[in-house]
Amino acid sequence: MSQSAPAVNANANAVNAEPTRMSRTSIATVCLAGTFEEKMRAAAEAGFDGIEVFEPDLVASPLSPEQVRDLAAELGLTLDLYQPFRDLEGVEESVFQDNLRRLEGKFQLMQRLGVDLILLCSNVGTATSWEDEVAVDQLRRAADLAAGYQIRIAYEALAWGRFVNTYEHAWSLVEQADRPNLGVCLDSFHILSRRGDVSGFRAIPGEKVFFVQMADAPIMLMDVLSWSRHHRNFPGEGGFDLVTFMRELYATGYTGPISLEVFSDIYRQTESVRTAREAMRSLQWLDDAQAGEAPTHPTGWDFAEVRAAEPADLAEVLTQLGFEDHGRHRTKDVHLFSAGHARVVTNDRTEAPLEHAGGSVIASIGLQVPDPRTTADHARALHYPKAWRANRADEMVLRGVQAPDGTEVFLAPTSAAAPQWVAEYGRNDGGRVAGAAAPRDAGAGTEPAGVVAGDGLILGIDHVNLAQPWQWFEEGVLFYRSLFGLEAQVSNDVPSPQGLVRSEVMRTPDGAVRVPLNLIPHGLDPGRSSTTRTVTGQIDHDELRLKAAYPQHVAFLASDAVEVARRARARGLRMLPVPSNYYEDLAARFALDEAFLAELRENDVMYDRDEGGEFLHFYTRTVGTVFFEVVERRDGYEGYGAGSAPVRLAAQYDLDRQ
Ligand SMILES: O=C(O)c1ccc(O)c(O)c1
Ligand SMILES: [Mg+2]
Repeated sequence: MSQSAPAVNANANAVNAEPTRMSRTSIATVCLAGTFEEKMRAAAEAGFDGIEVFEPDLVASPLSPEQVRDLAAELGLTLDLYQPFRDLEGVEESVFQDNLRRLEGKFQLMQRLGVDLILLCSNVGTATSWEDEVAVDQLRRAADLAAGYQIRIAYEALAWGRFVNTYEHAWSLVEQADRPNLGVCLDSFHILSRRGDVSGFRAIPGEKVFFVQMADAPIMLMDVLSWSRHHRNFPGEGGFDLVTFMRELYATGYTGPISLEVFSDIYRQTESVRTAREAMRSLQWLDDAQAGEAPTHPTGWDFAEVRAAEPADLAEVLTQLGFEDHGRHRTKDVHLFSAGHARVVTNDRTEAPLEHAGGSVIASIGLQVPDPRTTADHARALHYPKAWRANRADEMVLRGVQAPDGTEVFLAPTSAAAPQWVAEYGRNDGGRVAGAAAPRDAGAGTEPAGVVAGDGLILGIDHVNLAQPWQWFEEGVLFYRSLFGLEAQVSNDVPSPQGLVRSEVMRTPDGAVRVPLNLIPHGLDPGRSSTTRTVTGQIDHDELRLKAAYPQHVAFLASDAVEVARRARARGLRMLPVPSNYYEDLAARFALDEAFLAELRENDVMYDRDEGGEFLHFYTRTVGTVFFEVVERRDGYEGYGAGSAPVRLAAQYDLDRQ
């Protein structure tokens, strides 16, 4: 395909034009854990077309350049780029002479490897009193040296480059140097971390873009070098607008590989095959998203399923909250409780790892989607593992998929009425219904479940909060984004007695589905020595459940949280106690009516207010590691109660130790 007239290339997304698609995929070896050879094998196994050879990986490898070349050929990988070469330009002539010598050595090495493209980072250290003309001249001479080796140079502006730190500046030097084997490398991190304007890509002819490196990152306020070296992540896992980046890139006419370059403290220590698969998935998401193919959003919650070490306790808490007990499933050891549109399935199947952890876990969530088959097919295309349960022929089968943390996500058809599967639960199954709570907890305050049918105050599920083992948090973000189109809200660090908990809410634009992901602090992870054990990249269920056994909760939306609290307390519910200091602080923050404040305090109900509206909510006692929250949103309040989470975590920690 001819690439002439580049500056006015057709916009890839112009009307009637087929969207441009990713032509080739590549990944820098620095993204992956392991030895150089393991990295290459992981990239090949995940289906990448090529790799970027990251110099420190090669230098540390026992493989000779020729062996690397042969291994790549055997694995079907192209070696797309050699990198990085540092601090070449903008220097004194004597220094430059030495730099050329260094560079020529790399060219000879690249010939042995069979790589014809080198990445040159803008000078971060040795450049002295900058004149563009000096740098232009030196870039030109470097290109001329490279030409003798049939090598091309891609010049990349590092965000912390001493003089050149924007792609516009890098392109200006490359344009002036005017050599056919000298072009630019566009790296999304360096550009977007500085809030660069990607519409300027159109000034660059597509064939002068020699290479493209993609990385996402959480939005952070920190020095850009540390941010880049430790916190990059794969497209769709962070907060950059990579979709616009890609569209503007394609508008230049660029047809080369899209490569991933992710420096991440997490991915450097997680299993490389799994990471490479995640990396490939991130490119699939990006390719679809830039082409305008967005996943369909879930329309609401079908159910949440809690697997409990102490199911009788769960049944007690739910009935105290006003849930109706629908009894046991016809064939399975699960019970259904409902209030309004909120449905909670409790699973009595205890598992050794769960009991060992003393925990319960949110084993699955059910999301209503317009077309479960389409979403399930999409999940398969993204290579997310299937989740399934044994079903009898006459039972409704829900398609399911495993989230990275092991939570199973079932796909149900959108329905305003109660789902069909509710009929599979029988109210009268030999006394197990109300009796579920009886053996251990019979006594004052426990009413038979049938008596406390849903009282209309609880409307549905508001959100389900899932604890994420630290190594899979970013994968969780991409999972909910790529499969369900949930968007990440700005993340928030919540102090707890056992560490700082990073919290990021994934939600649909209309708020119908909200999934706050909470990152479990490293120190709390009992399985942290075993993160590289699953060499196949397959998810080990029991181990995951064990890791996921941290406080998680289902929050119900109510029309009147104080009233729900009052009635639940009358039925004997133990709330999570809220300390008096919290209410004193509340009184200082907001001018609240005395009587109202007293009512909140009396019922352990917490409160927040913002420009949007007001928020009233309370937490129940914890059963194993699962608890429930009841929230009331007034006047379109969209948050989750600023200041409540640290108080909750401290209270739960205290209770745990009693
Ligand atoms: O952090 C660095 O030095 C570095 C090196 C090479 C790159 O391509 C890059 O984006 C950053
Ligand atoms: Mg780069």
